Amino acid sequence: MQESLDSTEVHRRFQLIANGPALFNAVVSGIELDIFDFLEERGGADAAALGEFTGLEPHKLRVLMLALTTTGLIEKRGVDYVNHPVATELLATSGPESWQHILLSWKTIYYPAFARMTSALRAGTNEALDALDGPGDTLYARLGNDPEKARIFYTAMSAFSLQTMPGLLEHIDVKSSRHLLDVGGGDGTTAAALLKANPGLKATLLDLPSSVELAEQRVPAEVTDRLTLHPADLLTDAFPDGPDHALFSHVLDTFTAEQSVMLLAKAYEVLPSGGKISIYGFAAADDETGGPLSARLSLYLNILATGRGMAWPQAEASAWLKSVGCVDVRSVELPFEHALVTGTKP
Ligand SMILES: C[S@@+](CC[C@H](N)C(=O)[O-])C[C@H]1O[C@@H](n2cnc3c(N)ncnc32)[C@H](O)[C@@H]1O
Repeated sequence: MQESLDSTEVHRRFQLIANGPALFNAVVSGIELDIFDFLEERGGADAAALGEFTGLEPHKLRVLMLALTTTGLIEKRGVDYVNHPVATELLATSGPESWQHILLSWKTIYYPAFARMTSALRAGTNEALDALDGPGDTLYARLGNDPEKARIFYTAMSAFSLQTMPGLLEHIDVKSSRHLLDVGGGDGTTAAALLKANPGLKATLLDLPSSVELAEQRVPAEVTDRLTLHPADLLTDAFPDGPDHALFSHVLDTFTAEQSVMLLAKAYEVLPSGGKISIYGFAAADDETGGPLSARLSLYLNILATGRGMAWPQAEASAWLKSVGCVDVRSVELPFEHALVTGTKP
């Protein structure tokens, strides 16, 4: 049973949540104005230097810095502002794994939709998708019509995959695998990392044509000879024969439980005896009382992305693998509320 938190802690959380949208957007402004990068390069700066750098008038900068210091991500030491070590780690880099990309995508794509949460929950559909033009009833399909939003979305997805990648690389059992099928492999970030870390492995990435196109542009040259791109609809098209390990990385969370079992059964069907299925992604606590990453993702999926799915608890994913015939089902909890659940075809 979930333990009751003391009132002081719930009050503290309440204030953080109630003021969260303002503070979140202040952090995004800090990113867009390159404040974290500037402070990192300089080792700190006063208001005059920041004003000159950002071009903001002094009073506007003053209120932005009030918000940023409130978050704790920037500290005030005398007259100088400096990055907290956590800001240095998460935000003061624009490299491919940076949280900068993730927060920009949450601002552009996620949070405008979240303002429509009650209506979408009542309607029982991902009606917040109306904000994006074009055909298709999922966010992924609509992004095919909006290259700029697609770039923001997939850059963030890749950043999150890179953040969480060490857990996957360390725990996925590909030592005895020859050929990985990366189902819903996105822009190829995960497949590329797995191929780099496992020189004997080859992979097939299956995804919708628009994602496969991105993968074509983004996958590093050093692995392209071991990676086959397979544009397909995973719901309606057959899975290719040949792979001995199917990976569902951040994919089953976008589908219903019934669809997930159907997809696992499809993978099971094409695997040889001894082949493996790995399910990797966000996992809510088995008692469904947390945590924040899983709660945010589950809401986003239902009101915007696909209108279904959630950060499935590990126990549920394990039961699915057993239900399609897998044995030796194992589950490991990883950082960022992630889990890796693996089963073997007997
Ligand atoms: C959340 S992303 C995961 C990407 C990648 N596997 C990762 O771990 O970062 C979900 C992926 O599933 C793909 N997808 C969703 N519906 C699909 C469908 N019907 N057929 C093929 N791919 C699909 C999306 O295009 C997207 O790349």
